[in-house]
Parts: sequence; C-alpha cells; structure tokens
Amino acid sequence: MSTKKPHGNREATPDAKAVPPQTPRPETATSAPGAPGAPSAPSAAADGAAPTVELSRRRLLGTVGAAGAAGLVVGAAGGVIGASAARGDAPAPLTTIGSTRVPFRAERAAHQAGITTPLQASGHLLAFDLAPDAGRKAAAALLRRWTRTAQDLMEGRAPAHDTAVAADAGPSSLTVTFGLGHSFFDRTGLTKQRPVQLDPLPDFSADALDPKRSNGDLWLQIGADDALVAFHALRTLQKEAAPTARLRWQMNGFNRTPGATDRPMTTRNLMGQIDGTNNPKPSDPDFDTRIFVDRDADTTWMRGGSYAVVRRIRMLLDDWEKRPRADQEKIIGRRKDTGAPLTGGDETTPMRLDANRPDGLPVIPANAHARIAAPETNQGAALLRRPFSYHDGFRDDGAPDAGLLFICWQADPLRAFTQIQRKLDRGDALSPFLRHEASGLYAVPPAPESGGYVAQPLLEG
Ligand SMILES: C=CC1=C(C)c2cc3[nH]c(cc4nc(cc5[nH]c(cc1n2)c(C)c5CCC(=O)O)C(CCC(=O)O)=C4C)c(C)c3C=C
Ligand SMILES: [Fe+2]
Repeated sequence: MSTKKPHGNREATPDAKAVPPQTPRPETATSAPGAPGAPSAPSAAADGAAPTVELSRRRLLGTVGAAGAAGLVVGAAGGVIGASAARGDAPAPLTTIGSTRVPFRAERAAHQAGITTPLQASGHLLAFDLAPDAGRKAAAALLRRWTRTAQDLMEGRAPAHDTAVAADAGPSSLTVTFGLGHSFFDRTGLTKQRPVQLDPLPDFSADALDPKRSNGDLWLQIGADDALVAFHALRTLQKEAAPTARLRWQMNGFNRTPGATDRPMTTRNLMGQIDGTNNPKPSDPDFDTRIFVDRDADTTWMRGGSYAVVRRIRMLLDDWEKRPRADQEKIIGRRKDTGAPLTGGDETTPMRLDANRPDGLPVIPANAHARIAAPETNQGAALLRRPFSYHDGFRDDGAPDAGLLFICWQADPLRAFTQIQRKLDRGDALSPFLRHEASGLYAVPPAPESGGYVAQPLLEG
C-alpha cells in the first residue's frame, strides 16, 4: 500500500518566497522612468497609499498560485479595481504573481532553484554545445556570466542593453537552472571528474529518440509564471552564450496559470489527468536523500546538487481520446475527475495496491501506470517529477504534436528513472499512448555561494 501523502505541484516549497506586491524592484532607485526595467508606475507602498479592497475568498485563492496562500498580503493589495485606483491613485496590483521572487540559492538548501519550486506557467528548455575552440576556461567564463545574469533576472533586475521585453513585470517566479551533460566533461578536459551517474541511459523499447534534440554539453531550464518574463530570460541567456556555446535544441512548455483554478490544485496534463499527485514532498524524511546528492558524496562538487532526466514524450492523443473514461482510469489507476485512486477516497488517499475486486482481480490493474511506477513496486525508488506540457502544432497526419516535457529529479538516475522506466517499458498500460522522442541526462550542481558561479569548484578545482 502506498503510504506517501500526495504532494501536488502547486504546494509552496522552501525555496519559493512571495514578496509583498509593494516591494519595489531593486532597479527602481536607479532606473529612470521609461528606462529599460523601470516600473511604469510607483507601487502602492512607495507612495504609502496601500489600498483597502474587498477581495472575495474565491478570487483570493485563485490568485495565490505558485507562492501558496502563505505569501499573500490580504487587504493590502488585490482585486481588479482597487479603491485607490478608483480614486485615481496608483493602481493596486492585481495579484502577487508578478512580484513573487524565487531565490537563486535557497537559504537552507544548497540546490539550485527550479527543482523544488512549484510548477510555473511557462517554461523553456535549452541545450548548448561548446564551440570547437571553447575549452574549460571559456566554459568557466560562460557559467560565470550566465550565473550573474540569471541571478539578476530572478531578482527582477534588468540586464545591460536590455530589450525591455519584461520591463513592466516583476520576477514572476522566474527560475533558471543550469546542468552539465556527459559530453561537457570531454570537451573541457574533465573526463576524470565525470560522475558515473552521467553514464548514458539504457535504450528502452518504446524509444524513438532524435539525437539532434537530445543530450548537449550544457542544459538550461527556464520557468516563470509570465510568458514574457520567461522569453526575456531565454533570449538574454541565449545571446550571452556567444561565442562560447551554440544552441543545440530548444523546447517550450507550459503549465496551468496560477489563478486559473479557484483553489490551489495539482495540474493536469494534456491527456486530462491530474498529474503530480504522488510526488515526494520536501517534508518527507527521505526527500533530500532521494532527490539530492549526499553531502558526503565522493563527487564533492555535486554535493547538494541533483540529476535531471529530461524526456520529450509525445502523447498519441487521437488514440487516447477515443478510449472511454473508465478505460483511461484503469490505465492510470486513478480517477480522472478527482485524481483519487481507484481503491477509493480522494486525491490524497494512498493507493491500496493489495485491494481485490470480488472476481479476485486487483482493483488497480496489474499494468496500471501508477502501480508500476510506485516506489512500493520499485524497491523504494522515487523521483521528483516537474514537467511542462508542450504543443508544437499538428503533424502531417493531423495529429497534435503535443505531450509532456517530462523532467524528473533524483540523486541517482540509475536507481530512480532507469529503474522505473525499465519497468514501465515492460508492461505499462500507458506506454502504447506515448512516444519518447528526445532524451537528456544532466548533472545539476548545487547553487554557488554568494559571488560564485555554478560548477566553479569543478571548473577551478
Ligand atoms: C520513468 C518515470 C515516469 C515516466 C516516464 C512517466 C510518464 C508519464 N506519466 C504520466 C501520467 C501520470 N503519472 C502518474 C504517476 C507517476 N508516474 C511516475 C513516473 C513516470 N511517469 C511515478 C513515479 C508516478 C507516481 C506513482 C505513485 O507513487 O503513485 C500519474 C498519477 C498521478 C500522480 O501521482 O502523479 C499520472 C496521471 C504521463 C502522461 C506520462 C508521459 C507522458
Ligand atoms: Fe507517470
């Protein structure tokens, strides 16, 4: 029986902080009005006119989004048309979404942002290859540049020579996460330092992988609750890669926008399922050991870091949508409306894997996806799923080119992703509706101390 409590993926986590909407962006003091990054209007706090507005509970919960209810400043700001706006004063912020800031390095955790951060509405994944003449020194300079810029952007600070694409918005929970692929170590003369955890993933029978959209020396994950903020970070960091690294592939994804539901809920994927329920939770006693590299690990520069497996998984939606709902629910092992296990209860009720029907067959079928993937049937193996959905138009046959940018985090990919995917590959009822089209495995070092850059101990060690 599953004993884990569902995590969902809208739950506040230790590295997400809601900044009160009135907190001015740091550039406020130095940016001239109208300059790139300068706010278009002073905040309510800046002029001391915090409005009191009536905010319905429904709307309030709907706007909490990624930050969770804890971060919302009730009564100080909110509502579509605040009292101060009606008086002609500075308008009140609509929500806290724009002003929510995620620290590059969490106070009590060494890992980078974008791992335990709640799902964001907009995402970009990018892989770069180092230029033929770029070695370890150039790679170090690039990671230094990228780290500094990512920190600025995540704080809501505009970079030099800014394009103004994100000028009016706050940080909007922007995160930038950096990873190193298997080939990075050969390219930089660091082959001996490459962790065994980066050994290539095995082939799986359902794989139809495109090498041009797989792997890469360097990997970036960008997420934000605003599409313009996310694009702005993408473009800024892509330009900064030159001349050291060239884009190898890029994928764009999305999740539900905070506030789209009337209360914080686990998101749905493009098959319509509630997806993310039984993720490990940061409050689980074994969370850190499962997801992050041990603080005593031999690979010292990875201590507190994690490994990301990235799979572009196309969904065969034409086939899936033809299946009756009851079949779809048996394929997953959970109800489509509530996400509850087929053995009863609600979304948070543990699955009863040993429950049988009167005819002796298991209530949650033997090939149900959730059963086959569960830690109980995988020697305790668990991973943190943090995906984006994607839709890249329609294929020549009219089928949607859509699915999941499946990203999962773990301390050891062999014991987590590979273990579970091997089992899914052998007999998962969901597999006939999926095609794995691209794959990547990346070492994601811990966040640097103040003034340092990602992977500095590796590159300067
Ligand atoms: C190798 C790991 C996994 C891949 C690949 C994967 C793909 C995939 N999954 C869904 C939809 C759902 N998955 C659910 C649960 C679930 N999936 C995995 C692993 C992989 N999924 C795990 C470890 C679990 C948790 C199992 C458990 O402990 O109960 C669910 C149920 C709800 C939930 O817990 O999130 C759904 C729905 C899709 C659509 C997909 C590929 C596109
Ligand atoms: Fe799954």
